[in-house]
Amino acid sequence: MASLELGSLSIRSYAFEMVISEIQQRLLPLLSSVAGKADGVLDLQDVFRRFSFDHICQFSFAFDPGCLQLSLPISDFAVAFDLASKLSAERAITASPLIWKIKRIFNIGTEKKLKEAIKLVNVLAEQVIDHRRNMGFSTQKDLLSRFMGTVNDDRHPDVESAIRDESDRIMGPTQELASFEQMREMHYLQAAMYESMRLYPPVQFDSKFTQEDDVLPDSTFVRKGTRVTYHPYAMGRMERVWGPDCLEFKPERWLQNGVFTPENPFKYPVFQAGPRVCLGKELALAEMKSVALSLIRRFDIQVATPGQTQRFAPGLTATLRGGLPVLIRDRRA
Ligand code: HEM
Repeated sequence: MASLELGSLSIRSYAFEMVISEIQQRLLPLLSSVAGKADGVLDLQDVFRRFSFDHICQFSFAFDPGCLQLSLPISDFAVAFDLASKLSAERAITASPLIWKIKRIFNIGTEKKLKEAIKLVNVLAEQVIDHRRNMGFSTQKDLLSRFMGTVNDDRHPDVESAIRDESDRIMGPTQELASFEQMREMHYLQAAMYESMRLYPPVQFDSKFTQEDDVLPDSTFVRKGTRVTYHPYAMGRMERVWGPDCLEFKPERWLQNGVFTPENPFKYPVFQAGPRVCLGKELALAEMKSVALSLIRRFDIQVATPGQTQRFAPGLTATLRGGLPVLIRDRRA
């Protein structure tokens, strides 16, 4: 059902139009409002988090939490949702599942906080559903959306200009936002997006439990019930998989004669591989490209703390510890 829904052109266009509207109505005005100001440092990670939260709610529930309005309001729903995701993910990194299970039984520590956060998410979700029922909306499938933007930093000025050159060639210099069709022609942008997720996969690792005894391709025996984890973050940085330049950010590795050429998904399992591959992949890519392109064409964005090593924070999806503070200049000013 989800496959049919997410594969349908009308659903994709509907989601894409929503993204375009959020970019035009909220994202660009917000960045313009701080551009060029001496104290105009903005946490881009927080901006993207708000953007994707607004989008998920609008797309899934036809409810607009308005997190990206100019005043950057704090949504209880978003805070509780983020906390619940973070604490759920932390269960996976405790030394033994017994620890969190005992905490849950006695309702203490992180398990107490998790229970409270989930309760708040449920209360708010029920309010949204009631509101929609009263307004007589038709039901839609709940969809999960994740979004991670790529910003070119000082180390890759050539990547930023290559994206601008390519988009100028396809859209001309003045058109503000690219259409779905125009973006399909942007092979370099697609390559940069894939390269960014090779080094910074939104889902860093993912586990499965074997239903039967099995043998891995390298002859390792795996007993029924074993937890098996694949790790896109580690795989993206392995010389054996990507060659001696594996740690370099090189969109060109995805291009053959200027045409984007995908890799085997088992080598690049960012969206997983096989029968349970991510169903929202195409939609997610179109949305991320659209946001990244709209910002790169309109603004010069510089990381506010250059030289500082960026570190991942654990969670269901990857985030940067301390956010991503940036300085913004409007290229049209
Ligand atoms: C960059 C963004 C995204 C990444 C990296 C990503 C990655 C993944 C991964 C790794 C899985 C496998 C999870 C597992 O089985 O344990 C998955 C599953 C899934 N994703 Fe995504 N995803 C993204 C965006 C989206 C979006 C935007 C949607 C929906 C609009 C979506 C819908 C789904 C669905 C429905 C599944 C379950 C597929 C199944 O089990 O058959 N994803 N995704």
